[in-house]
Amino acid sequence: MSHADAAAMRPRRFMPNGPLKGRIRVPGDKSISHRSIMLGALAVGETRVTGLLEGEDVLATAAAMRAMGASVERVGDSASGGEWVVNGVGVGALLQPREPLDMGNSGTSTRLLMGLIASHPITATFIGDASLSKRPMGRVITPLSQMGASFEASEGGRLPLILKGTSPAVPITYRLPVASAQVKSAVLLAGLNTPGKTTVIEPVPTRDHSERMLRGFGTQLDVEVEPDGTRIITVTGEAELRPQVIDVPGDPSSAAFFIVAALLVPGSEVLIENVGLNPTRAGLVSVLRQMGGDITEVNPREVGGEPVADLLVRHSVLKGIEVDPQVAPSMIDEFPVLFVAASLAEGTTTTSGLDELRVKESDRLAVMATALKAAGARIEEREDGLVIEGTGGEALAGTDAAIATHLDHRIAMSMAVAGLVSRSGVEVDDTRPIATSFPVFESMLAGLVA
Ligand SMILES: O=C(O)C1=C[C@@H](OP(=O)(O)O)[C@@H](O)[C@H](O)C1
Ligand SMILES: C=C(OP(=O)(O)O)C(=O)O
Repeated sequence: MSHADAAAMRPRRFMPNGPLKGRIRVPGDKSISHRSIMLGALAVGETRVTGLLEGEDVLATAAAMRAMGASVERVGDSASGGEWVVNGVGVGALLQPREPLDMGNSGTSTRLLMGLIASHPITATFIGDASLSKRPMGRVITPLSQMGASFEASEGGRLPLILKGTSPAVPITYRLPVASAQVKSAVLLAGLNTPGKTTVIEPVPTRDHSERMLRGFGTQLDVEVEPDGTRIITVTGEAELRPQVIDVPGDPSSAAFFIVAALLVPGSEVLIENVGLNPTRAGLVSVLRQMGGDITEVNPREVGGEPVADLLVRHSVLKGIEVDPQVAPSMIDEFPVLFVAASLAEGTTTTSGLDELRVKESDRLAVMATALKAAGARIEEREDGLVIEGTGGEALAGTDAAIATHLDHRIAMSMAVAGLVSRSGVEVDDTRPIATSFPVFESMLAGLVA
């Protein structure tokens, strides 16, 4: 970070503040919001979206789709909830963007849009912030190159990079070498404008929002599940998408911070409304229940083709467990806050199989180990996970010096939760990145402790 950036950082100390009480509705799911705009932009006609996450990452996707010819506008006032209208150009008709596409902090925008553009005859330059510019893009460059796109990337397959798409692209069958919904989605989206069948083989299931939404938009998408659970997902191009009306459910990854905070702070009872509980995303809730967390699903229903419920969360004494690495993909963004929960549990929590956490907005294993140790937790960092010796419910000491969040929203929010269960509070060096996924996090927290 440059000196000028450092001057603009927004530090804050999160203090213990008594029980959390009340009801909240977290903003829309980030993954589903990105996809609503992208697919809306490929459907000729008007797609209407309510509940869209108005976070910086999703706004980066919206700006990119505008730069490629779609109209993406917010209509209505905030009082009526705010609705977004996307007027799409049609599959195959994306325009050449005139400026570099600024992806900000968003890996999802970058990798999914690389897929979309790869099978269009256009050239785009991708740029991003310091965090995104460190993240590996080789994982999408490899399959998209096989489909005929070409790339000029910075060292190590990173941003900034130039992507030259091709049409017609070549359909491929691609076996995912890492469990990644972003890589899966990039290939499937490239398949939309590719003649024939593009197939992704997914040995470990990851979030399936792309598959659900592609079907919702009228694409032919077939999923075969092998006896060992491997999923074979095939999209048939050249697809024609029909515009949709979409209601985006609340983001379970945002709800996660309040679920853990309510479990940890004695006397808390919080109802979190409208939380998406797609099984490919609900790992945290099941792990916290295994640890003894009192989480009740109220009024289960379906919203926007996704399972949803209200979650009633009450303070609980948590017990350390060995977390099954198989659940990792279904809670991949929730590990930072799970580490906070484990730091207050009785006994030891062991996590493994989490190599992917090292290539998120920050190295989330190293950064959380350092941050929680600074706050007084007992942590051992291993190659692929953390081992955490919990306090058995006793508050953490808290920090003097500010925790370095490395432009990572999930680190900032997780350490804010740690501050609520500390004696002297936890100082976070920069709260600005919270706006990438959860702009109202701090006001929502204030409302629950008021
Ligand atoms: O497809 C998506 O919307 C996402 C997939 C995950 O990334 P990976 O595919 O890199 O695991 C997740 O961490 C990210 O926040 C959103
Ligand atoms: C990893 C994340 O997002 P992205 O990959 O889109 O930057 C996240 O939101 O935790």
